[in-house]
Order: sequence, then C-alpha cells, then structure tokens
Amino acid sequence: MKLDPNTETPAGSGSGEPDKHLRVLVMTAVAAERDAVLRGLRGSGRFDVLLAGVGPAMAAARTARALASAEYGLVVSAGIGGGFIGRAEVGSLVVANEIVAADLGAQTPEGFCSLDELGFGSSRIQVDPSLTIRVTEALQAAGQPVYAGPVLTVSTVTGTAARALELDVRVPGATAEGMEGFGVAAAALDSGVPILEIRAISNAVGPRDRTAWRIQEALDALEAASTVLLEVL
Ligand SMILES: O=C(O)c1cccc(C(=O)CC[C@H]2O[C@@H](n3cnc4c(=O)[nH]cnc43)[C@H](O)[C@@H]2O)c1
Repeated sequence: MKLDPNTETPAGSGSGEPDKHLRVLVMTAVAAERDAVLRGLRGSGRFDVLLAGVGPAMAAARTARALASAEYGLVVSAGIGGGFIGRAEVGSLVVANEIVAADLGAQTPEGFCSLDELGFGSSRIQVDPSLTIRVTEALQAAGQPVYAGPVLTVSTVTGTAARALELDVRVPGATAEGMEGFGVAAAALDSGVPILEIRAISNAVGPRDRTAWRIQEALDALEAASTVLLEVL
C-alpha cells in the first residue's frame, strides 16, 4: 500500500470511508474494553476485536501479529483513557487526529527532546483527517459528547498536575491520554493500514485519585461508540 510521503500515513481516497469489503481490526488493552466493544458491535462479522495488553510494546507486538495473519482495511485502537481538563470530561469520547508517543525521547538540561528533534524518527502518527472528522461527526450525531484532538500514548499514567501541564505544553491541544495507541498505530503504519484511535474518558489527566475513576461510565460510552462505528466504518 502507498504511504502519503508528507504524513507517512496510508494514502486514502480522502473521504475517510474505509473499504467496506475489508475487515476492521479493533485492539483493546483489556477484556472489559473488548467486551464493551463487542456488545456495541452487535455480532458484526466484519470486525475482529483482539486484546492488545497494557502498554505500547505489547500492543505493537499483538497488533503486528494480527496484521500478519489477515488482511485489514483499518485498525482501531480503542479503550478507556484520561481526559485533559477543559478538553474532554469524564464520560465523553475522544477521537484522535494524531497519536503521539508523548514520553518517547530524551530528557536534557534544556527540557524534553522528542524523537523527531533527536533525528531518530517520529513520535507522531497522523490519522487521516477525513476519517477523524467522519467518525467524530457520526458520534456527535448520535448524541455523544465527543472531541477530536491529539491522543497521547504514555508508558506511565500521569499522576500529578505538574506532569499534566508538562504534557500539555509538549503537545499543544492534547486531549486524551492512554497507554496503547502509539504501539497499535506503529504496527498499522508499518503494514500500510490506516489507523484510528478512540478513547472513552474514565478519569481526568492530573493528580492521582482512584476514587474519581468512572470506569463503568467510560465502558458504557465505549459500547455506544462501537455501535456508531458499525454504521460509519
Ligand atoms: O493507578 C492509577 O493511578 C491509574 C490511573 C489511571 C489509569 C490507570 C491504569 O492502570 C489503567 C491503564 C489502562 O487504562 C487506560 N487508561 C485509563 N486512564 C488512563 C490515564 O489517565 N492515562 C493513561 N492511560 C489510561 C490505559 O490505556 C491502560 O490500558 C492507573
């Protein structure tokens, strides 16, 4: 498959409409997310929903294995995630317009240096803008609170206000945070398959407060979003 030389994403038709003859691979970190997605997909045979494991490394390995075993027209990284305050509240959905490995780089006395700045590749993978818009609009039309923006992948869940601010400065407009998206996206990019990431917000990105997690609320939002994906993908 051809890659767009500017974005390094698979070159598409520009409509954001995946080839409906091809299967869709959905990768979730854990079983509770997988089951929510499966409930939303209502038995559709066009989607395979597989476990990625937690964190970008396992997610990349498992996605690469799945992509080597069958032909897919789209890969979706889906799960619960943290929402940046003021951009995505608990219970809402975030559709990635880019997937950013936010802690991949080097710490220097002058501050964080990304992989791009170090000249070792890129820590950002773009999502086809028309796909992001198409999915965001469909979710909105279904009455779900939804935002489009950068979704960060981190290996360490943010647990302080200072770290949240640091990430917000590093990635302007950062909207959500998860732990698998960049791994799933790297495998998809490597196989020339388009990528999408959707996070249902279970907690705010900031000071650690386990009592404030709303995991069931986020899983319900993920299930409802998956029903919309059935129609739009
Ligand atoms: O122990 C904590 O303070 C803590 C806070 C939030 C999430 C966790 C997890 O271990 C969940 C990891 C799992 O869920 C996704 N997730 C959910 N919320 C976030 C978040 O705020 N930042 C990053 N990842 C999050 C993640 O994709 C994993 O699959 C622990």
